[in-house]
Amino acid sequence: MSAGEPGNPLLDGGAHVDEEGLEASLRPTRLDDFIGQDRVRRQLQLVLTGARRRGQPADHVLLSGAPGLGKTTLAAIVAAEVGAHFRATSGPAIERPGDLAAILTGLEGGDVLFVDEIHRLPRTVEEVLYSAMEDFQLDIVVGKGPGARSIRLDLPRFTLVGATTRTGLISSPLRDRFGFAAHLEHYETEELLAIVRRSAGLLTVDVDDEGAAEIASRSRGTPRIANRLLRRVRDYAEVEASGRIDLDVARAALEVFDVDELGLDRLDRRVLEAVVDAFGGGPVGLNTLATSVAEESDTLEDAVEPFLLRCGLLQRTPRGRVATAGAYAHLGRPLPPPGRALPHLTPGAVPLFDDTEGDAPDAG
Ligand SMILES: Nc1ncnc2c1ncn2[C@@H]1O[C@H](COP(=O)(O)OP(=O)(O)OP(=O)(O)O)[C@@H](O)[C@H]1O
Repeated sequence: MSAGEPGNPLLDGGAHVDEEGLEASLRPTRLDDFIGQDRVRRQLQLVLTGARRRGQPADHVLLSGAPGLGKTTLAAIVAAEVGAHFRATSGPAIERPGDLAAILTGLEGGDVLFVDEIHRLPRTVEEVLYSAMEDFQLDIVVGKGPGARSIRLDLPRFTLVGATTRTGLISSPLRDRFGFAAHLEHYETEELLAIVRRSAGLLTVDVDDEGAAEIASRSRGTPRIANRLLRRVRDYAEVEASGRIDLDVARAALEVFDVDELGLDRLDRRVLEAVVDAFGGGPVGLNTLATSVAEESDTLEDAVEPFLLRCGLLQRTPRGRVATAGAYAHLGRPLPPPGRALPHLTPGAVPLFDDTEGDAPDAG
């Protein structure tokens, strides 16, 4: 089976279309073009330069961080920087040890194998991966029942780059086998501004400084969102204006696409309104909240809540979710009467915990 055929867990890096293809075309290909994440970039530079000088494949790399922060991009950069082939797959695509064996035995010396969502590898596959990462050997069982026997295969030396949004879900034996682990943080607005400018240049979009800054400031600290908003604002600019993006065009476009000044979308606001208006500011349990906005609680927990927590509009307490004073201000609602304690976090407040991990008990 070759890469790209149906059922092959090795994803074809060239098979993207439309929006996905556009996104791929915006990926920086070298470490020097990668904007922000200075600490991680410097560390990775050392790891890769060291390996290159020794003429050896780089150590295995684990990248963690929220979706859209550049894990896939960095993985491809690892391959480019050491002049190796880049092969990509994902945890859920490798269902059985045999799938992993097919991928690993197809690698050439020095290849970079990227496993996205590595925390979702089945345990049986993960156990086979240990010796592959450590000794570049594959122990697999062939046959069944009394005739089953174990065979050992030598593998070429490769570099595994694993990506995860949930470091806490990675078992320690797996985590320990990565020689370098880095956590990607959300980006500062200045960095997103540089990303918007760079992408506008690549897409030949005419955007002035204020227009670019408006897009950057509503991008939730996330390059993928910055690039997506840029494309939507470009659509608006081409259809409703002269094609040039300035502050007015950016604001008008983002209003059409339901992205407010903080970067909240429709669903974010519905959730916040539910906590404030329907539940008197909370506390309200996740499941109750999900039911009231007719969404899955997983969607709320993974796609909505982290950002509301990060900008200090919502708090998680042992008794459920609570709207902050900042939430009332953002929605333009009067604060509840004195005597009702509210968490006084304002937008932009430093998060009190890692919003990608764990959860407070649900009072719903
Ligand atoms: N530091 C950066 N500089 C410039 N562009 C970036 C940077 N980081 C990410 N991007 C852009 O953001 C988009 C998303 O990046 P990428 O796919 O690497 O994120 P990811 O962390 O792998 O996301 P996911 O976990 O959801 O797959 C890409 O189009 C890429 O061009």
